Amino acid sequence: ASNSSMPGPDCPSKCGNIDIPYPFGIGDGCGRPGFSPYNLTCNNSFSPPRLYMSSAEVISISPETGEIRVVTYPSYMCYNLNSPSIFTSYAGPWILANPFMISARSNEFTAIGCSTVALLQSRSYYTGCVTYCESIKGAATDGAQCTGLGCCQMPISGNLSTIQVYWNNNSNGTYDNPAWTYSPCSFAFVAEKGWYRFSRQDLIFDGNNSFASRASAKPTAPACVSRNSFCISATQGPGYLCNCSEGYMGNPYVTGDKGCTNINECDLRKSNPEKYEKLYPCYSGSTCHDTQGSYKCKCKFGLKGDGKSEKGCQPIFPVWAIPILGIIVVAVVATFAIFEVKRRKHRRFFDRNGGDILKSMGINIFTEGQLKKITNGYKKSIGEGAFGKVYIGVTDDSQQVAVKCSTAKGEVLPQEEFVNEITFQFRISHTNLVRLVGCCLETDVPMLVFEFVPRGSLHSVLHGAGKTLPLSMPVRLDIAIGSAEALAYMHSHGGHNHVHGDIKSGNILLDDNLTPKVSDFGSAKLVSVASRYSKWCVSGDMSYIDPIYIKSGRFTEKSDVYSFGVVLLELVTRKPAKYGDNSLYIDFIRSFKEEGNGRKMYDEDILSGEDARSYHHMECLDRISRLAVQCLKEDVDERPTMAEVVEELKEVKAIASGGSSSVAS
Ligand SMILES: Nc1ncnc2c1ncn2[C@@H]1O[C@H](COP(=O)(O)OP(=O)(O)OP(=O)(O)O)[C@@H](O)[C@H]1O
Repeated sequence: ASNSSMPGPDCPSKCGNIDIPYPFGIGDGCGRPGFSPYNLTCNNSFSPPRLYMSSAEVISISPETGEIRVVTYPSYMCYNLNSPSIFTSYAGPWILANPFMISARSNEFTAIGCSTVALLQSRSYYTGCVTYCESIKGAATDGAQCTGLGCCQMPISGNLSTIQVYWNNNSNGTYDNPAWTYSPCSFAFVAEKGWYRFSRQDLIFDGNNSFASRASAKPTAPACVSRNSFCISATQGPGYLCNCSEGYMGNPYVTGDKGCTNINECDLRKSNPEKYEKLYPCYSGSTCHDTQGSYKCKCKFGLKGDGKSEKGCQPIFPVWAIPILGIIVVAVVATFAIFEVKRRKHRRFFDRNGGDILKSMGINIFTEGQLKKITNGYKKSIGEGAFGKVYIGVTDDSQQVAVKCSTAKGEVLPQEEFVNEITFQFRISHTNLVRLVGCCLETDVPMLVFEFVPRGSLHSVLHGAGKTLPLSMPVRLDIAIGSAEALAYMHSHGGHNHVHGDIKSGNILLDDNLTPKVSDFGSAKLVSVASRYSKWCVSGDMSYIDPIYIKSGRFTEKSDVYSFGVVLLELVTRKPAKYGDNSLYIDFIRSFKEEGNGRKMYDEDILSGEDARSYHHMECLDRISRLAVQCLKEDVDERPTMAEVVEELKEVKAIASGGSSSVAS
């Protein structure tokens, strides 16, 4: 046999109303080649046309079940009342063409009559049934089951390809069967189960009656060529049948679209819920999702399990866990919301503080989290100024830093000025300037990270905790020279914008070698003038402020010179700028004017120390105090520049170190 699995394009697909699925076909080359039973004929002389498989009329062909349904005719035997005789009509023998067999599953044998023994024979197979009724009224009622009262029914064996009906008429030539008077005919046939419905009327038929019954027959050997089809052994006789796999429907004997295709159970459920929701159930309100050859029932949110199984979907969490879960969810959402608000706030500040620009310039930008880690959660505060608190910290590369956190909320420089200031500070480099390591821009006022200077401020060394530390003349001179050099450097870089504005002994830090490092260049500028001014008033740092600034409101390099003059006085006298109700400046100037020098105010330690015996010692002190008085001049033009201050201090240092004096004391 050829393996062709498709009918030709010209083959009719219908005869009247009957579909003709492959492997059946009408006409040459339309049915499965080599199997004559598949070649059907369509008799168009009937209306509607009738389909035939050799002489048997075909009613339907179902590739899904592997069955064709054909018309069969009953056999009958009748007693002729007018001239006593019996006439019989045998339908058959009815022989099905190979490979078809009578379906034992679908068909049954039925006999009708009031004194009837009907026999069914197929080659070496014999069976039969008996029916009897005393009168028509003694027969079963209409629609009743055929249990022998007017009709009998029995299942038939499988594997029958031929059947024939016989009668045992027991007339013995006398024609005296009393039943023939009220029921002259007996009928027998093989037909589809349930097709025949008993009626007493059938018992009084006179022989001209004709039944047309329907029997189903199964083919036994077509090839299962459709995808998603499979073969099963024939339930009767040799051979096999083709079926669509579960979840598919169509013709298993053909390929392509007409073959077995997926059943969309979900669409069917929608189109006819009453029928299909039972057939394809989805329990617990689960939703149907079609899959190839099947469907899935997805459980609703919060439920798990198989919506297809009767057990349905179960809650993922037990009922008691739901409130706990609710609390957890609310907590998570709240945490997330707080985190998100914080993140946005950080971003807003970062943008306002010119974060992207500074980042692109290679400035070290720390996150708030990083600073928290660096300062170990802001554990150790090392001081507090106008800008805010200062914390010690250690960076990832083990560098000690001082982190300045602002308390002055919302008081920031305009973005451009801030970016310029930070960039400038980040780029400048001088041994006597505290180096800016980086900054954090995620806060309202940016946090600044500086190199850590371990000895604290000159103020604390001179007047505070470090007061016990003996300070020789050269050390004091080195501190003065280093600080003055830092100021001169800043004044010569970038013009008047880079005045310090807050020079005081508290802003001169000392490292382990007592090398001075001027701090607060940035923060002095980065904190609003108003807040600094109020801080000065409170802390008494007004003693360093240039009176000209107070009058004009403008800081100049000469304002720094003035403040540095006060620091020089502190170095010479080791007295704070303000002590009790006294001002160092006022007291010293008075003494200076009265005596022509301020010797009476000089630090006793420096006068009595080892180096005091030096010939030039007093001269050096006098020159420093004269320089200080010069710096403190009311007329700014009389004040030296920081470069001149450096020069003078260096000369004094040279004298103190044993060099010759240029000015007689
Ligand atoms: N880089 C640093 N290394 C070590 N300690 C520092 C550093 N910067 C500041 N400090 C300490 O923190 C203290 C506070 O410093 P900050 O500069 O904020 O304020 P201030 O200089 O005392 O006052 P103001 O803000 O009015 O100038 C300083 O006195 C100093 O002891």
